[in-house]
Amino acid sequence: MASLPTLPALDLLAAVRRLAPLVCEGTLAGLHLEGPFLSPHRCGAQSAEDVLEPGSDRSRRLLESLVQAGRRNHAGPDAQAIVAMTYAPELDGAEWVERTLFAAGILPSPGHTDATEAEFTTALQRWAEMPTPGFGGTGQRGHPAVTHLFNAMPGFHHRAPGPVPAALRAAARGDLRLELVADGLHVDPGVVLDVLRLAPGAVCVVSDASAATEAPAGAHTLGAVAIQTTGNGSATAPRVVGQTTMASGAVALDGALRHLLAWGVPPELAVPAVSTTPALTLPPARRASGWVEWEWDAETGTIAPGPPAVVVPPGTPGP
Ligand SMILES: CC(=O)N[C@@H]1[C@@H](O)[C@H](O)[C@@H](COP(=O)(O)O)O[C@@H]1O
Repeated sequence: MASLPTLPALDLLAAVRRLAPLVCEGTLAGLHLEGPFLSPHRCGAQSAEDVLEPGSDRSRRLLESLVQAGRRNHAGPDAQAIVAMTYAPELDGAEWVERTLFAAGILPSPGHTDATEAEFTTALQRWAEMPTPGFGGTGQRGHPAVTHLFNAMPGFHHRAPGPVPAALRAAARGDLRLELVADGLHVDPGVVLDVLRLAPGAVCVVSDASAATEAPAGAHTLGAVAIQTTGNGSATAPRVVGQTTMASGAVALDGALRHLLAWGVPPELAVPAVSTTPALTLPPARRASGWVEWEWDAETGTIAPGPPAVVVPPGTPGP
């Protein structure tokens, strides 16, 4: 799945128009837009200049155009190329964003947010009332996921709990999924283990990758933002140039799986967290087309295709 960062409005629209046909032809599983309706206080590595408030006419026109662009060359309720949009649920106009997204069959993903616990919880309650065509036009609601839980949002404080405990409770109830960047740098490994124990079926490990992920030291861009890697590949996370702000994950998904297994996460929790749980963002017809058997060698820390490696057709029940 391709994530687009917060970009100048016309560039974002152009990018969706360019990428939507790739979803249509099956090259990409879907698009995730990380913004532009983000908290100006929690942009992280996203372009603060291009963040928009949802209430304005300009914002309305943009979101309507994005929804339209995601539908280009498509037909049918599963055909929207945009599958999720990160937004800050505490913003004025957030309710309109949620309503527009659900109506288009797009999942709202709370993230890059400065929400209080109450604001976050209220958003989840609002969702329950909102009509959606759902997957396959069934009206069956997909479970939204929080965009990289812990990163680009307030941390848990005992007198100002913020969004984290509300998200954990909703995930434990089965109402929400939680993205985690498991590169060993964005979130402490012990915290990743705790979240996996608390809500095992809800964790979506994501790479949060950019062009700088696992790249040798050098300069890159995240949309309009200049970022860089200073260390060697996965040893350090990319940063915004001139700042300490992390700016995307240090490892791709296979690296994240290696980390999880090395931290002692049992394979039966680790493998769904990098595969089937995140795939629930997608309409069923666009989910993974099979599975491979594999072996984890705990001594050498390697993952190898198990004998025999099996790839099965879409829709075949698992072993
Ligand atoms: C693509 C993207 O936006 N990635 C975010 C970044 O914006 C944020 O700065 C970082 C650390 O957030 P933190 O300092 O709040 O932990 O997490 C992720 O890398």
